[in-house]
Amino acid sequence: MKVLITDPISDEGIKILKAEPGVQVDVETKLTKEQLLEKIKGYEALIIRSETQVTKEVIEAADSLKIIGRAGVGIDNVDVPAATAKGIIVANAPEGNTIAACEHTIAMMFAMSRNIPQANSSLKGGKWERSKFMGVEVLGKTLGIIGMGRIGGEVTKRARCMGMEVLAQDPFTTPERARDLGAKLTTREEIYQKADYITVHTPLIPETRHMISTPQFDMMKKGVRVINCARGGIIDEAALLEALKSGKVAGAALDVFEKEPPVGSPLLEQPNVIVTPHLGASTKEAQISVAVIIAEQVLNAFKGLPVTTALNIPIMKPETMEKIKPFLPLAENLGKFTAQMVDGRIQEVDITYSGDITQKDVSLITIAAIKGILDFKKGELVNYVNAKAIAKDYGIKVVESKSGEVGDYTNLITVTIKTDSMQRKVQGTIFGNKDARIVGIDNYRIEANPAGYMIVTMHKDRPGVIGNVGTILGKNDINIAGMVVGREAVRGEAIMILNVDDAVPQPVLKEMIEKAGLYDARYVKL
Ligand SMILES: NC(=O)C1=CN([C@@H]2O[C@H](COP(=O)(O)OP(=O)(O)OC[C@H]3O[C@@H](n4cnc5c(N)ncnc54)[C@H](O)[C@@H]3O)[C@@H](O)[C@H]2O)C=CC1
Ligand SMILES: O=C(O)C(=O)COP(=O)(O)O
Repeated sequence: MKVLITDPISDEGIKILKAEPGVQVDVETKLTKEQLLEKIKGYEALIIRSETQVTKEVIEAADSLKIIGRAGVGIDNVDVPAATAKGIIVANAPEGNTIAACEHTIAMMFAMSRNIPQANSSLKGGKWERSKFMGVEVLGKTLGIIGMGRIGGEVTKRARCMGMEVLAQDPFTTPERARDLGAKLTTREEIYQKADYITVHTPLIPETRHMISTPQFDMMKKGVRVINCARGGIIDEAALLEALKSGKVAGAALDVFEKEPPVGSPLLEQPNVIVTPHLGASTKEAQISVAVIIAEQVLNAFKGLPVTTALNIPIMKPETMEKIKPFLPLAENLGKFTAQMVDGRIQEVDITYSGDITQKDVSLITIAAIKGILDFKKGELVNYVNAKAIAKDYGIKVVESKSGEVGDYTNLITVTIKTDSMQRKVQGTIFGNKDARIVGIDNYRIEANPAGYMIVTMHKDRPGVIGNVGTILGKNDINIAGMVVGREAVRGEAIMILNVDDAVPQPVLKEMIEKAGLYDARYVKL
């Protein structure tokens, strides 16, 4: 495995990668866009921080990439949909730098409140300006937090210890969690109207870009102080500049910028703006932590172990993974099998679970079935990351459901494919936690081993049919390994599954239909 690291990460992470036999690690920081496009070829893993821009172009140029590891949180510098479409896992190190970013936010709040950076340069410049740097206290002030995730939550705890009131807004957090942390969950409007300090801790996504702009500054209290240790662009820099100049905003503490480095930004000229060069995650502890986490995730991806911080594949705990593991190949084979048993353009895929399995998280099993269905489509490299996205691109509707019916099996997965011309249902189960079986096709009960080369015939149950099929296969040197028959009634409609040791050419199937009197004979390869 070849790993390319294009932003500086802690040696602790590099050591973990290098200790793994067969892993080659190359560290190449400060690559230009063109150099990266050339360099990326041949690498299976790319490890980055916030500087490397992993654009669609980079992803397209990558010919071997399996995983992009972000040694940190924000992935706004990665084109995740492009990676997903190409089946590349994107993983981050979400908990590694929470405390570092939180402490930096608190440090910036105090530095701004007491004019520490300005006073420091004044004194070092030979001046003794005590009255110029009169500060404000945070005790009793209201802090508005937008984005109450990991960092927002930690900031809340510390702000409460310092005697601040905390108002928080986050569409995905509960009032209970906010209350437990010591904050009141409210609207952004209330934050703008009441807060003395406002700090943002959301990701940079379309909904949060320029979330705070002129209309929002207009709603704020005169003399408000704002902090951005999340991402440049969440606060509209041009609007902030105006609000600072008008006196509406008394101070701003910025660690991140719309363009980094913010060369020539007029914000840097403002006396009441304090800045750091994107240092939120820059502590020794956080850097070791994110580097170790990402190195482990990258190795997991190569060992076929769950990448627990992946952002574009369902993640689950190792215990859950252990329980659903046997169902992944079954679901994939059911998908492959059913897809080869239908004609026409696939419009809808229904995957229904019954029995014990309904108690488990089946999201990955559904993906396995979709992967199986799409797998046989030539030219597509389908995997767990891109299967759903490819199905969507093909206009295939995927319906996952759980049924309360227990039936005869401890666990049952039913895959139904609807095409523009027909519908087919195939059911499968796992016996004794290890033996996968196909147990139903449409309304026939049958018990077949889903493996290797198979022939599925539809015919009327009468003497001679099976014999004729055997003769034709024998004549064509195709060895039968196993055979099962399901039928509606004696001499009624029947289905037969043959496991064969050799590939079956189309003319043999044609001969079987014509000479053995079958309605249909399909060759299925798993
Ligand atoms: N300055 C630095 O060096 C660092 C910056 N960061 C930035 O901080 C951000 C937050 O990091 P974490 O707390 O670890 O992430 P997180 O995912 O735990 O928290 C983000 C929170 O934002 C909320 N959110 C999403 N959309 C929102 C919206 N429209 N309005 C309000 N809330 C919204 C989410 O529900 C979530 O609770 C990251 O996305 C990253 O960009 C993170 C680490 C270091
Ligand atoms: O983790 C994050 O989101 C950060 O912004 C940290 O960025 P960095 O890894 O220091 O370039």
